[in-house]
Amino acid sequence: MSFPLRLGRFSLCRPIVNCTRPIPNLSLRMASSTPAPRFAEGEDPHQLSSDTTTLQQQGWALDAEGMGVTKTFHFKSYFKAVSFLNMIAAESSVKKHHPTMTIRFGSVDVHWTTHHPRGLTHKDIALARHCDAGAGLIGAVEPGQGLKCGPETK
Ligand SMILES: C[C@H](O)[C@H](O)[C@H]1CNC2=NC(N)=NC(=O)C2=N1
Repeated sequence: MSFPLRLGRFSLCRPIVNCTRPIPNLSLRMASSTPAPRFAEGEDPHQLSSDTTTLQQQGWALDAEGMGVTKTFHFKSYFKAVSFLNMIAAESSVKKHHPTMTIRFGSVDVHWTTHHPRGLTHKDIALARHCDAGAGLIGAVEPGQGLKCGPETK
């Protein structure tokens, strides 16, 4: 078949992608962009797999290494975002398990992982659930409904 293909008044250009030839390593590349969870030593992998799946259905994502979970919570005021962060900080102090948090004008990014033993643990799962419960109480909103300042996308 030669391009451009003439069809009366219309002409069809050569397709950009040749669909008949498989793209090498496509499955490999897809696999590496979707990390598998890596649970810490001593954890129950069956229980944690199921708990992690449930969290993913609640908007949590595995981090790049599969050793932690992350989620951004959105709020309609900076005060609510700060209150949420403080609520998490208080529980972290009680449970002796601490997240990495980034606060913005109308959102908070939360990342839970366990440093020792290294990997995802039941503590990360429990505290991620605590975040979801607290976000509900403080009045988190859907992404896009939160307060925004400047050109930031989050
Ligand atoms: C002694 C103290 O409880 C430990 O160092 C705690 C502190 N907070 C922690 N937080 C997190 N995220 N992972 C840990 O392994 C951890 N260890």
